[in-house]
Amino acid sequence: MPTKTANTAKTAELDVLLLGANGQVGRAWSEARCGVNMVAATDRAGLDLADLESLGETLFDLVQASRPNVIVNAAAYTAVDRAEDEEPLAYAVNALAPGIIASVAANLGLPLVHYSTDYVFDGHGDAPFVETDAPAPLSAYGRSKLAGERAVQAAGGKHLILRTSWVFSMHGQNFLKTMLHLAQTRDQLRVVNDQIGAPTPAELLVRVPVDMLRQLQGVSDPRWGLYHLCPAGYTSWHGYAVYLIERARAMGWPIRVAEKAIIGIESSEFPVKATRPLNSRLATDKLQQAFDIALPDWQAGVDQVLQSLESVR
Ligand SMILES: NC(=O)C1=CN([C@@H]2O[C@H](COP(=O)(O)OP(=O)(O)OC[C@H]3O[C@@H](n4cnc5c(N)ncnc54)[C@H](OP(=O)(O)O)[C@@H]3O)[C@@H](O)[C@H]2O)C=CC1
Ligand SMILES: Cc1cn([C@H]2C[C@H](O)[C@@H](COP(=O)(O)OP(=O)(O)O[C@H]3O[C@@H](C)C(=O)[C@@H](O)[C@H]3O)O2)c(=O)[nH]c1=O
Repeated sequence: MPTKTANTAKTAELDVLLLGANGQVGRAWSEARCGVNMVAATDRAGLDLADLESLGETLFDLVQASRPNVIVNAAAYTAVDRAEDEEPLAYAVNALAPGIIASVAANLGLPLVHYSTDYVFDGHGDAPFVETDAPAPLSAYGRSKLAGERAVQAAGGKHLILRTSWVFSMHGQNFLKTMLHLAQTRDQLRVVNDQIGAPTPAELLVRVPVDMLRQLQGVSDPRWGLYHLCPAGYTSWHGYAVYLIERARAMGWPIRVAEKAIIGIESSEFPVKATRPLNSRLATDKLQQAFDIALPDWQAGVDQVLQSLESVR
């Protein structure tokens, strides 16, 4: 349900209205320490993005009640394989709803932070994709997210659309937690080694836009727009699995699988409904240059989340 929280002391704070509070990125916004004043946060029960009839009015009322100075949409349909069978629902949540949210934000003069994905690209080549590369999604999820980007842009308000990749955190479902579980229960793991990208900690997807929002100077700032945001470096899902499992073993987790039993395989040997891009690399030069923000290596985020998981093990 929507919750209204008391305003805390202000130092050019962001008064955030958060949608998708229970997801990985939503939880990271809720846990943000610096400069984020959460004036309202909604989950699916409080604001169902699939309920397109009432979404605009409910959101408008929520804004009136909570008086944010930025709306963050961290809600999305993220079940990549299931989306192949539920494309209309994925499209409603990931494309039509963001269009409505962006229209409400634009009408009220509020900036919107919205997230998108590497899966808008077809993954050809091995060079990192830049923001101006032509998207060509391979999956229903990717198509719905691309349509969402376009709907946010079409609404005409100030926005930051942040395309990211391979998100993980200590909360929710993600590849890191799946692998950590399987590594403790299986003798062998088979993981694709021909898809490359950068695992992105949810916390980075809060820290960086907070910095960006603080730097942005009003409506006429030319830096509003679409950016790629992920850590530096890249790996394959297999490289990611080996790294996180070996780090966990070194930290004392009861890892059962031997390192040599984490087998690299091709995507064709791991059949799934949705086709994933082989190259999920995103170039982040635009963001780094426009906002003078340095990005950490992907391994640092993995280490941090493993430490957080260790503390509750
Ligand atoms: N996860 C990833 O690897 C990546 C994610 N992204 C993008 O980042 C953003 C955040 O993703 P992430 O936090 O990882 O995703 P999660 O799947 O962790 O969270 C998504 C949240 O959206 C909520 N949601 C789903 N459907 C609805 C609905 N109909 N109405 C309201 N809320 C709904 C979910 O609610 P509930 O908890 O009830 O299910 C969930 O809390 C998304 O835009 C995603 O597309 C981009 C690249 C990679
Ligand atoms: C569990 C498992 C997965 N895999 C493969 C399948 C797939 O190619 C790859 C990742 O699988 P997952 O299903 O965990 O990840 P997936 O749902 O494809 O993750 C994507 O989610 C959406 C929301 C995004 O926007 C993307 O950036 C990306 O993070 O790993 C293995 O090879 N072995 C395994 O044991």
